[in-house]
Amino acid sequence: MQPLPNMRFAPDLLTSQVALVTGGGTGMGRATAIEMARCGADVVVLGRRAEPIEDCAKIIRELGRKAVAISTDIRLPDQIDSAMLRIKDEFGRLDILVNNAGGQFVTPARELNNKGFETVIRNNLIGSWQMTKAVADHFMLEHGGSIVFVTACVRSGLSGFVHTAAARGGVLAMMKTLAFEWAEFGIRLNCVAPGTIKTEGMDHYPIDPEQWLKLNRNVMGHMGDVGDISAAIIFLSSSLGKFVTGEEWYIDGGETLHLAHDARQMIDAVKFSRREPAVLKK
Ligand SMILES: CCCCCCC/C=C/C(=O)SCCNC(=O)CCNC(=O)[C@H](O)C(C)(C)COP(=O)(O)OP(=O)(O)OC[C@H]1O[C@@H](n2cnc3c(N)ncnc32)[C@H](O)[C@@H]1OP(=O)(O)O
Ligand SMILES: NC(=O)C1=CN([C@@H]2O[C@H](COP(=O)(O)OP(=O)(O)OC[C@H]3O[C@@H](n4cnc5c(N)ncnc54)[C@H](OP(=O)(O)O)[C@@H]3O)[C@@H](O)[C@H]2O)C=CC1
Repeated sequence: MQPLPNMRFAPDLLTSQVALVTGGGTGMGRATAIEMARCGADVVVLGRRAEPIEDCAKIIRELGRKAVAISTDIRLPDQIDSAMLRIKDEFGRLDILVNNAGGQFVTPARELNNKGFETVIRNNLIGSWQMTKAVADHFMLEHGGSIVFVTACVRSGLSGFVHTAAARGGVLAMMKTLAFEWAEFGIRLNCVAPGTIKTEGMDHYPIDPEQWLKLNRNVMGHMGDVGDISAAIIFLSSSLGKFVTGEEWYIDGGETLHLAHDARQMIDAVKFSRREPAVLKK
């Protein structure tokens, strides 16, 4: 388990709010669920495996908040419906949804078959849609709320991950569309796109994270931690972000800065042209 950040937000920031965090038993989801509880929220922790979500719910109860762990696969509508009924029963409302559950595998596109592509689309796009629609139908179209999707930095694609790039790009377009359509119901929706974050999820990848950092040219030279992401999620889902909707927030240590012009090359170009100001003025 990754170390949790110290208390950083006001302890009453989320008082009387109920939050649901998918994939809340591990990694960024766990950090978000616990930090939200420290801010006064009651929390529903959702994931497939019982043990991690129960552990997280136990920590939250020890903090004095109400917490329920619900074992659910976000790909299965029947399980989602049961989860909604349980939440209605236990809490009567739901104010915040963090669509964090997800995952994929690394593969060159030429090796990927249709089943593998569909598997990742179902887990990361369809699963998030199903959770979002269910939460809206059962709670938020009635009383408003805030939804944050945890996606990935796929603005320029993500080589080795064509399936997840397609899924996360789909989530972004879906989020922006719903932000427009559901504003009248008092629902805000935003995306947080993590760069390379140290979590147990990284153990699934046969790539040395340090090597990955060099390859993707993260300008900070180290991975992010779970608290870097939970801080952004809490900002967006709480009253701190009450004027923010339809936004995508890259939290990536500058990983995507290399998409901009390389300043060193620009400086060299200026040096060469300095003797030719007339050319520059044209
Ligand atoms: C160090 C740098 C890493 C860069 C990271 C980039 C940014 C992202 C980081 C993260 O997201 S970190 C944490 C997130 N957690 C995970 O990613 C979890 C790891 N993945 C999984 O748990 C699973 O792969 C899955 C995506 C959830 C799918 O599991 P599921 O049980 O639903 O499917 P399967 O029955 O296993 O497979 C179905 C189907 O999919 C294809 N497939 C599955 N795994 C692979 C694989 N490793 N390689 C190629 N293809 C795969 C395949 O078609 C499977 O069908 P069958 O062949 O089994 O019939
Ligand atoms: N770490 C990183 O650098 C990056 C991570 N991300 C994304 O951030 C999110 C959190 O990842 P991270 O904390 O790193 O990794 P983790 O693997 O720790 O978290 C993923 C969580 O999602 C749950 N989950 C996965 N599939 C399902 C499903 N079908 N139904 C319900 N729960 C599911 C898992 O629990 P269980 O298996 O018990 O269901 C697990 O708790 C993921 O969407 C990930 O892809 C994006 C970019 C970078």
